[in-house]
Amino acid sequence: MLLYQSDLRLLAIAVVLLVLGLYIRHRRRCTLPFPPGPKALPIIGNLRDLPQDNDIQTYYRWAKQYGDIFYIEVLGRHMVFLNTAKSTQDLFEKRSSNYSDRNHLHMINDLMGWDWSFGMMPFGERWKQHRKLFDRQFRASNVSTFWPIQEDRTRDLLVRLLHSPENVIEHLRHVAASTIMKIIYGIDVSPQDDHYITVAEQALAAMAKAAAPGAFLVDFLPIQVKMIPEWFPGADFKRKAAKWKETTYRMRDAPVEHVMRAMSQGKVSPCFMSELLTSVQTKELPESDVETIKNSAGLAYAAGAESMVSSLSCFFLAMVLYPEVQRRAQEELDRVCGERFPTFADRASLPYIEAICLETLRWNPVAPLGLPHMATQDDEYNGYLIPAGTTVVGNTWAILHDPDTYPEPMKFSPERFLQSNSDSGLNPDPAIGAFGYGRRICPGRFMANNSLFIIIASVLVAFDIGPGVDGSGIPTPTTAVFTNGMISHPAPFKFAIKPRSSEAIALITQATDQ
Ligand code: HEM
Repeated sequence: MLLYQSDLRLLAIAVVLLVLGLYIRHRRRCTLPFPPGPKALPIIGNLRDLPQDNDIQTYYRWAKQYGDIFYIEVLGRHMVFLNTAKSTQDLFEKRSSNYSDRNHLHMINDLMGWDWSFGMMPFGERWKQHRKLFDRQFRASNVSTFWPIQEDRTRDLLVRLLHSPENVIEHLRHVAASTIMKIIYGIDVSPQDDHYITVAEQALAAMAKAAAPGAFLVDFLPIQVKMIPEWFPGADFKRKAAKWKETTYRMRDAPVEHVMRAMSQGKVSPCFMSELLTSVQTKELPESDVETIKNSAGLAYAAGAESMVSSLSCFFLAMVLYPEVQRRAQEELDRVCGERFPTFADRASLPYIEAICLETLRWNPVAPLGLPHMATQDDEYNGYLIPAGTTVVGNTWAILHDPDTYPEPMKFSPERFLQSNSDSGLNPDPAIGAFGYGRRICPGRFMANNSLFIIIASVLVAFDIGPGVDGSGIPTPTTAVFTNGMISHPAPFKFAIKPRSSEAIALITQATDQ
């Protein structure tokens, strides 16, 4: 097609305008300030201001001081904290294509073999494929298929609590692990020292060591450093990583081998793995998805087990500290369920239990600073520059303890989520925040939420939870103290768990005999 002179002139003008626009944008970006934040020193930036162990109180204080958003810089790395529901929505939701990436961790991803975990994958096609498969099984409309497993595992928890109430945390670990392993692989884990769980816990312990800030300098050095051979002086990190990598892969592969064996013998229980592998056999999914299925399954335990233990332990602590909440919940359960255990069908009739689940997620969010996202491109927000590569943190603890949104935020008060109170527009659903943000929001949230509901309701039907007592029977004072770190737990506390009545004991025994 021929271009006329006037067309050429128009084209030239358009090109000039485009270049000018890009130049102005670039200049403007160069002159934009970073968001406000504590003053940084040359080279080390705010390294010395960083709280030990990720202590959330410092980030809470900075949120109150600087408002919606603050900025810190550590050894040349940019970090932005979003402290309000609005700023998380503006960036993680509305600009999700720019705020769904993750920082690349050389030690964990490249050397320890966690590159198969889509929780840490960069935002892109590979991550989308994994996420799509995971969502297919864990979407809201599919999670009711897990109910029978969740009810069965909950009954097992009650028996354990009846026989050794002093080991509550161990029992919570077991219920979280056994539920996930059954849903994902159809595996019934052994009551103690299960092989799959032991390997998974070893892999996660190694990851936690490597994830501690500054644990391995390789994460701060140029990428070429990871190429040096294991025998090289100072390459201790490579030897450690090589050993840990074996465990990372065992964690992913051992349960898959079990499912494939069971499938070939026609003995498999329906589960995440078997359903997806069957879809590959029937060509509903392509053969190339097998690796993606393995990877997605492998992440479920890593991402879900510890989070469930954390939130359930918070519930037990809350029951020790707030007996009036427990009484009100038991009144509701007695009215609705009488002499039987609750089921998922009762959920709509148990608004107070529902409110306890929400308050548990809010009161001490499992991941107080979420899981950091990363900005892919330079961006401008409220007149501030957020450069490409910035680590962007949803300051979940600060958001869920904002007194304007949640009055008396330190108090465990399920009442704030009852219909009449939430109609006021106050108290938005804390699941937005507690489960993360935007496209990276926790894909296990619907299933996790159901587990919380059925466990909390069943435990309160059967047991009274109260403070521990000393040798003379005097209740031990308990306070709400929580650990720091990526996943926060209540610090050890004393408690007493007793069956509510002889009828409750009979109910537990009968339910498990069926
Ligand atoms: C109370 C329980 C749980 C809480 C509070 C929780 C919370 C979170 C949070 C805060 C994130 C980070 C989201 C973000 O980057 O913005 C996350 C990610 C994730 N969670 Fe959960 N989680 C829970 C249980 C589970 C369970 C049971 C599973 C699996 C069965 C699971 C699977 C995942 C996965 C796969 C990711 C990574 C998502 C991605 O990067 O695309 N979670 N979760």
